[in-house]
Amino acid sequence: MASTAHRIRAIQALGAFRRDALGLFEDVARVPGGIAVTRAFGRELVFITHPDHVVHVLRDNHRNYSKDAPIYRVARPFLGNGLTVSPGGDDWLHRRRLVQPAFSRAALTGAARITEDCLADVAGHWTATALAKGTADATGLAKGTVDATGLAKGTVDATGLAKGTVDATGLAEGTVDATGLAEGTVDATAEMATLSMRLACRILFGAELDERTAEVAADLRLVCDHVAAFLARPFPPLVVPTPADRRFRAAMRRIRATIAALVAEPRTELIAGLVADGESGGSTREQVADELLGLFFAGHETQGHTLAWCWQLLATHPAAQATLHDELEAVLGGRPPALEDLPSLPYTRQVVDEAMRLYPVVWIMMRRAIGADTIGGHPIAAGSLVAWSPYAGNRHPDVWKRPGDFWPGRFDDPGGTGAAYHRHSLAPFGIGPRSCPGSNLALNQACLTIATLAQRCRVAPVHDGPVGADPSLTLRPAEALRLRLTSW
Ligand code: HEM
Repeated sequence: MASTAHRIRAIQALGAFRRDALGLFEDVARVPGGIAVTRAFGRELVFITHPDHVVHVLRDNHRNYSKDAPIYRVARPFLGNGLTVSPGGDDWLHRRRLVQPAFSRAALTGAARITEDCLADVAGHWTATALAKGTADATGLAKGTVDATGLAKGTVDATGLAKGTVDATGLAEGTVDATGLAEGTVDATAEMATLSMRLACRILFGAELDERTAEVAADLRLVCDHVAAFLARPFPPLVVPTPADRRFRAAMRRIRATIAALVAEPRTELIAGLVADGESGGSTREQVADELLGLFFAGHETQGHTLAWCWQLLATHPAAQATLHDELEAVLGGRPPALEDLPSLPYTRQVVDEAMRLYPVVWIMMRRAIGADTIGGHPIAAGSLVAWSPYAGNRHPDVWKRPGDFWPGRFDDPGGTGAAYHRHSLAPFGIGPRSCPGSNLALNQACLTIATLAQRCRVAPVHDGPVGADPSLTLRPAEALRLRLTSW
């Protein structure tokens, strides 16, 4: 069958990928038919965009498409040789069944309680930060009045911070602390990364990392940066390890040692099931550790960046933030949200969905065709690689009305969602048998986080101007997201 797909020269495609990978996928989305082809490293690389084509690969003909593709192979030493990067087949099915207990209804309820508990700490810190900032004037309160939290001026709130005082760090307004943060501000990227890591540890491993959190966070950052730099290079690594390679390996050794200690003393049903499988010969000790490593990365890196994007979008859209706050006030009336409240908070969920539409953290996916196939009339040879980017699909003007706008209410407007066009237009957790098993866990955590903190604090950007998206291992903000907090 003759191909009508748009052809790109390999040198052009690789250059464009290195310079602006998101732009490359957006350009492909605009070619007629939404399919472009290049030839690289002796095989065809097919770029697709249309939801029908993605559904074909991920669901309708999923047995013909393996995850044995370069982006997952490269990630194996880092993500662990587990479920997330398993090529497919019986190995994948065995692993998928093993992790299922972590996502049962009972497990989700337990995870929500842990989330509520961790959020109480973050809420205390954010409230203290908001109160410390600008003290008298930031809230616009006159002497002797009380604010929305019911605190009179000169009184002390639950965090022990008096209104009109500076916080425990002793920082006066207008100064910055050792982390470079101005009084009254937070680094939302770092805050959400730490929260997500703590949640992943407690939920998956039944452990609090506490004193090791900072070290593990630094190691994870180093590892993510190293792998991202590696992915951006179109050639194999040098045989002689560079200092950066050595730092990466040392960080991986420390992370693996932490995981090994957790496996030695199983505290969750998930770990107990994996260890039992190992003892019955289903997997090696190394595979058990790899599985946990993969789940830990898959769970916390995605979650942290999704939440950071939510805050960035809310901070730059005060009207959406006010609508959100109105919903939270009406439903919760000042008390912290619980899992049972989430069905009554539709706008909160829409904020999260809209953030995932504009900034899908899993921004690229790839499969290898096992046998020959046809996609959208284009012949696919066995061994071809098929790649697509939800980032480009989620901003396609044929699918979404006002695609570049942050408009959570679009999900109440059938024309705005693209739902009439395709029910899989928005699929931040993937589609079909290999879709994300952690989707409900992730959504519960995200909605509880936004509801808890947005009810107490109003967020605004410290610096004006757009924040770029860095298509790294996941789609992360290109710079630290500094937010100014004030009490509602
Ligand atoms: C906002 C948060 C999250 C997003 C956006 C997300 C997104 C995704 C996507 C798109 C896939 C499919 C990738 C593909 O088909 O190539 C996936 C797979 C996966 N995710 Fe998530 N995820 C999130 C959170 C989590 C959490 C919390 C966990 C576990 C604790 C998790 C565990 C996994 C695993 C194990 C897979 C591989 C499943 C398989 O291959 O069968 N994810 N995720």
